[in-house]
Amino acid sequence: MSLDIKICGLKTDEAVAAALDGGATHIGFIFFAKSPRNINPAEAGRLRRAAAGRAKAVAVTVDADDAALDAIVSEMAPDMLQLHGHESVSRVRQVKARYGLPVIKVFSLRERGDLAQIEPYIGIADRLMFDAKAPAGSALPGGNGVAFDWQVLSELDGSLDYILSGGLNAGNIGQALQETLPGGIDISSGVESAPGVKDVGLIKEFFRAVRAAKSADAA
Ligand SMILES: O=C(O)c1ccccc1N[C@@H]1O[C@H](COP(=O)(O)O)[C@@H](O)[C@H]1O
Repeated sequence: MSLDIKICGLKTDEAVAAALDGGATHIGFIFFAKSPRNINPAEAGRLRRAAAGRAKAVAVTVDADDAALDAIVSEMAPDMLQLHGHESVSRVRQVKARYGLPVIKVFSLRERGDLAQIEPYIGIADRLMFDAKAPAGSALPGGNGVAFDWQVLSELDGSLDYILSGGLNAGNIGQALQETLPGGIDISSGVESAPGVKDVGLIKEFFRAVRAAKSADAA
């Protein structure tokens, strides 16, 4: 089974190149002022153009209004929008209709009961992403480098496609792929040397760990 790999929070040519060379199918850019990974739409547009045809460019936003999304879509021209806030089902519909772009809707999970929020979005959002709930006091809804208990996902219908996110790194991706069956994985802090600073060596190490996990699975 194919596995999409999204490297998120990119800000430099070197990090984009490392993600593409490693085999990223998606590259993510963060539009959230409080994030150490925040980038402006014009710079994200420059970086995404360098990746054109090699990976899908994803704009990550948090409860963004139309004006903010208009600027991102016109200046960056993303292939997809990732909605990482509390966007309602009707807001997801509006965003899809306004921009004609596929939407990834993110859900924060800690326990089985948190899965109840997902159902109304199935068939509306193009992809579903599962991240950990932010730790108390964090200014960020994502990008906290925190994993959730993947066993929570054992309650899901096995045919549901999702992207696994939250605290992934080279050290735990093998275990994550043993415990879950995602259609994609998403990583940010786990390939950083400091908040917002991507590390080319850690990006390479992550792809090596993914390849090792996949070949162990195929054996
Ligand atoms: O990364 C951020 O700063 C961020 C800010 C606001 C919304 C989402 C953000 N990141 C997303 O969270 C996942 C998981 O991050 P991590 O691997 O646990 O650090 C990241 O890939 C982004 O999609």
